[in-house]
Amino acid sequence: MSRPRIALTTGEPAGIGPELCAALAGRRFDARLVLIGDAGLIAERARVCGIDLALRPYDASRPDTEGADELEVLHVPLAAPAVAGRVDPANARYVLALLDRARDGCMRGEFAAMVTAPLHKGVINDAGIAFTGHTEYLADTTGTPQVVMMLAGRTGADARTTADGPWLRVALATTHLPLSAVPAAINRESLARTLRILDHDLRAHFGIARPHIVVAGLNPHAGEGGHMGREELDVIAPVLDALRADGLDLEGPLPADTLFVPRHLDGADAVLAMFHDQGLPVLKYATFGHGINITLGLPLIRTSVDHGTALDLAGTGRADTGSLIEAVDAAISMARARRTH
Ligand SMILES: NC(=O)c1ccc[n+]([C@@H]2O[C@H](COP(=O)([O-])OP(=O)(O)OC[C@H]3O[C@@H](n4cnc5c(N)ncnc54)[C@H](O)[C@@H]3O)[C@@H](O)[C@H]2O)c1
Ligand SMILES: N[C@H](C(=O)O)[C@H](O)COP(=O)(O)O
Repeated sequence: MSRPRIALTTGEPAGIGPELCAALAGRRFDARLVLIGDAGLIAERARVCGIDLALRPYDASRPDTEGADELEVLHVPLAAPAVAGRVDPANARYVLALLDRARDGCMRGEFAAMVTAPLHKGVINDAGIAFTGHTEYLADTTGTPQVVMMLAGRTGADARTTADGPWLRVALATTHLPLSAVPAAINRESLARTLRILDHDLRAHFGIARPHIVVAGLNPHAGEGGHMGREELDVIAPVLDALRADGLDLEGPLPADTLFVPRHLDGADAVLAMFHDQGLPVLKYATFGHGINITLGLPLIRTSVDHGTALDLAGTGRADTGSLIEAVDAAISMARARRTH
């Protein structure tokens, strides 16, 4: 039986990505995992973190039915030596090259999905390359006019240990932009496209027959009837009305401060927040360490971790692998679901 071949970009070389990827060695996944990154760097981080690692060079021609659980490495050389905890703009193009290789492999069917370890947005900009995130980069470089960032995790006291508990999924109407630019970025067209992508991908990737989506307002108290902002009246509510008429199951716009409570979440398949720090603090409070990030609307499957480069932990072996393991598991199950369909 053929196993999905999953590309895993090892991310910012000064961050925790290389060691987290190395730490997957010895775990069983029903997939072929191909780490994309500098083989020497991954081996060195494994050594300093005390991880027992055997890396096999990636052979694209090897059938996916062969082999056991060894991690494979597709070597991409660093541009400059990497020091744990110290980012270097000289390696910015290296980080992007990892993404390019994984994306191209997904687009031509070599990989069934890509999983990304964290990168550092700031150092890529310091290198003179305008960059806001994987989400926007993959949208731009695949020619996808709009994608949706969604983070998700299981909730409940034992969610982490039992992989049980209800999912909380939080999608965003806007992603990485200054807060001052958010209102102008939310218009009827972009909001309607976001909700259609979210509805479609919840059906396609997660098998939810008719997703119930709870939509937040933008302003305090959802605008207080227009007295604290008009985006709810002028943009959000009309879009929801139009999409309800098309059969989407939408609730809102609701005041964001009281949306994340059982009364609304119990029947919800996803929440759409209007901006990054309206939705993600709640999601990360509930699931940090085992949450995942999924880019919806792309012509390929991409999942990621719920955390950043954690430069303070790089090279210590103390970074938690929970989110990366969940991201790999999610990519595998999404790849299998796509194959079935
Ligand atoms: N998927 C991604 O590529 C991604 C996601 C989030 C942030 N980032 C980027 O990472 C960089 C640093 O961001 P930040 O400092 O805001 O967030 P961060 O997630 O790197 O760190 C926040 C805190 O969480 C801790 N932490 C993070 N991951 C951990 C793990 N696996 N185990 C244990 N503790 C962990 C860190 O030590 C730190 O205290 C920024 O450039 C940001 O844009 C990238
Ligand atoms: N917004 C994400 C988070 O807070 O976890 C993170 O910055 C990663 O974004 P990309 O997947 O677009 O790099």
